[in-house]
Amino acid sequence: MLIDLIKCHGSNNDFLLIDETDRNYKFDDFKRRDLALALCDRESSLGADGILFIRPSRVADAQYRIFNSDGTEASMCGNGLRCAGRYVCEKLGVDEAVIETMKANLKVKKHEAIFSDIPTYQVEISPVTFELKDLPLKLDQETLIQEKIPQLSEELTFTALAVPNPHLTTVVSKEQLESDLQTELSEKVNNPNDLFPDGVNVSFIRLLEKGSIFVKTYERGVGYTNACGTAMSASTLVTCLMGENELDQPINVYNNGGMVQCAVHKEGETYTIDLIGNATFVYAAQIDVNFTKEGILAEILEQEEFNEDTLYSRLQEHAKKYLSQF
Ligand SMILES: N[C@@H](CCC[C@H](N)C(=O)O)C(=O)O
Repeated sequence: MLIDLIKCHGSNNDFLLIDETDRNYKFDDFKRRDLALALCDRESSLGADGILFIRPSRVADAQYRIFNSDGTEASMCGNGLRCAGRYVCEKLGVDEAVIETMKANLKVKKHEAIFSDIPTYQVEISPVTFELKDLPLKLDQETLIQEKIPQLSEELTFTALAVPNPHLTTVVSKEQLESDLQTELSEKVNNPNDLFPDGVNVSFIRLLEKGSIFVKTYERGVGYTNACGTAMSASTLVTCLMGENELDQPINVYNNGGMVQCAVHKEGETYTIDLIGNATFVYAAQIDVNFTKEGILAEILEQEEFNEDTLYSRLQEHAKKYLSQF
C-alpha cells in the first residue's frame, strides 16, 4: 500500500505526519500502532518520535491522534500539534483552526516567527489538572505540588500535573541535570511500578534567569527526546506557581532541540498555556508499506525536501550560544 507522509518537527521532536482525510487507508488502531513501531524505528529509513494521524472531525477543522514510537497512543503532543496545526491551516488556506484531540478541541494559529523567518505556530495546551487521579499517580493524597516522593528520591521535590497527558516535573541544579538521576528515575516510573500505572513524562527543569528556563524530558513511550511541548508547557506553569516566572508573560523555554515560548494564563481556578514555536517541514515522501506476518516492510519511493532545516539551524545556534552562559 502507498502512504504519503510529511517528516516534520517542533524543536527537533520529530514526527511522521500522515493525512488519512482524503485517502482511504482504512487503518484501524492495530495498524496505527504497528506503523508507529515500524516507521519510527531509528534503525529504519524514516525514524521519528511519533506519528501524527490527521483525520476528519465532526466538531473541529480536523482531528489528530498521536502515537508514540513504542506504539502507545498519547492524549496530546504539543510539538506535534504545532506541526499538525500548520498542516491543517495550510491545507484549508486559513491562519487559525481548531483541532480535535483526545480530550479537547484546541485552537492553533499561525504566529509571527519566533526567530528569523521560521514557520511558527501557537497552540493551546489544555485542559490542565493537578488531580493525581488524572495522571494517574497512585499516592494517598489529591495533588502533589512541590513535594517529595520518598519512594522515588530523597533529594528531589516534584510537581505532578496532566496537560492532559501526564507529567512529573522537578526543578534541579546543573549538577543534578548532568547526573544519572533523571535516567534512573524515568526508567523506574516507566516500567511496571506501583506509582504510575500508565507511566509518565519526566522533566528536569533548570531556572536560567527570569523569563528563561531549560527543560529536558524523558518521554513516556519514547525515551529522551530533543524536546516535549506539553512538558515545556507544564514546566513553565510549575515555575509560575513557584513565583519564578509571571503569568501572562511569554517565557523562553530552551531545550536540546532549540527554543519555544510558553505563556501561562489563569481564569478563576483554570489554567491554560500557549505554546509557541517552530513547525518545520523536513520532507514529503511516498512510501510503499507491506503489512506481513513478520511485521511491516516499508520502502521510500519518493522524497522531496522542504529545505526549511537550514533556517531552523540558526535558532539552534542561537539557543546553544545562549545556554553556554549557564
Ligand atoms: N512530544 C510530545 C508528547 C508526546 C506524548 C508523550 N510521549 C506521552 O506519552 O504523553 C509533546 O510535544 O508534547
